[in-house]
Amino acid sequence: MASPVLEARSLTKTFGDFTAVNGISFALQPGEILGVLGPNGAGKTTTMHMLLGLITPTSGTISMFGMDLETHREAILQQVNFSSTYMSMPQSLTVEENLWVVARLYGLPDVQRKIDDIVKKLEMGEFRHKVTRKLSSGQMTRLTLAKAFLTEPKILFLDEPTASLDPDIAHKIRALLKDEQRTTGLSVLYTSHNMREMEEMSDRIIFLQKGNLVAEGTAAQIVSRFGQADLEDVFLKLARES
Ligand SMILES: Nc1ncnc2c1ncn2[C@@H]1O[C@H](COP(=O)(O)OP(=O)(O)OP(=O)(O)O)[C@@H](O)[C@H]1O
Repeated sequence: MASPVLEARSLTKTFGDFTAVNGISFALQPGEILGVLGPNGAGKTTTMHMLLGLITPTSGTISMFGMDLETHREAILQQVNFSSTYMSMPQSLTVEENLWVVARLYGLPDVQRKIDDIVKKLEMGEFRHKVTRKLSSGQMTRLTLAKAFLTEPKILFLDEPTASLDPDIAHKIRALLKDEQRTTGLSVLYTSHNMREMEEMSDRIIFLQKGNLVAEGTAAQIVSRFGQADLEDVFLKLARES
């Protein structure tokens, strides 16, 4: 098997005497979509923020592309990107201006073609000249996804990428992710509370509960291991134990 593009080893994050993430280890393989599942407060976002270098782990190590995040931060972060509903972008710029800012920050070549391409893929034509402040939440989600795709990352981190999208657009985003995975070998780590989406999208799933990694495998393996009918029932069982 090829080397993983990302490896987290014994990752722990404490806030004061509260342990949000408790010694979890996992790997992301090249071209893999890895779903991170868990009830509210399980430690998903904290984990993602450590992987993005936004917060420092209390202990444990993170490596990507064979490099340690602590010592090769810039080289790694150039090759990854993320999208989250909670991220903010300059509000007074238009959608297209915001994408230009990102392109310039990353020093991308051939910017207008790349922007036109992503605007088309994410069906953003109708609001590409709209001021960001005036976007609906679904439009904002698409802008943050466009920002993430624009830099052509090797790893994409997505925190609830389809949460505020209508079913039609959510379906198209899922298709786009699968397409990018197939054609470019993109690796994706993402969180979602939509169990059907998790089952459909993820090659593998890791399940967090109270900061611990309690299950890992394909959706079918996890369902079978917990003796439940589907992933939703596994989720309910573990969430109610929390
Ligand atoms: N800066 C912080 N200071 C103190 N506690 C924090 C901080 N950030 C997160 N936590 C706590 O860590 C735990 C894990 O939070 P986290 O946001 O990672 O959960 P999550 O799995 O992403 O949940 P959700 O599904 O609600 O987004 C929660 O109990 C949260 O209150």
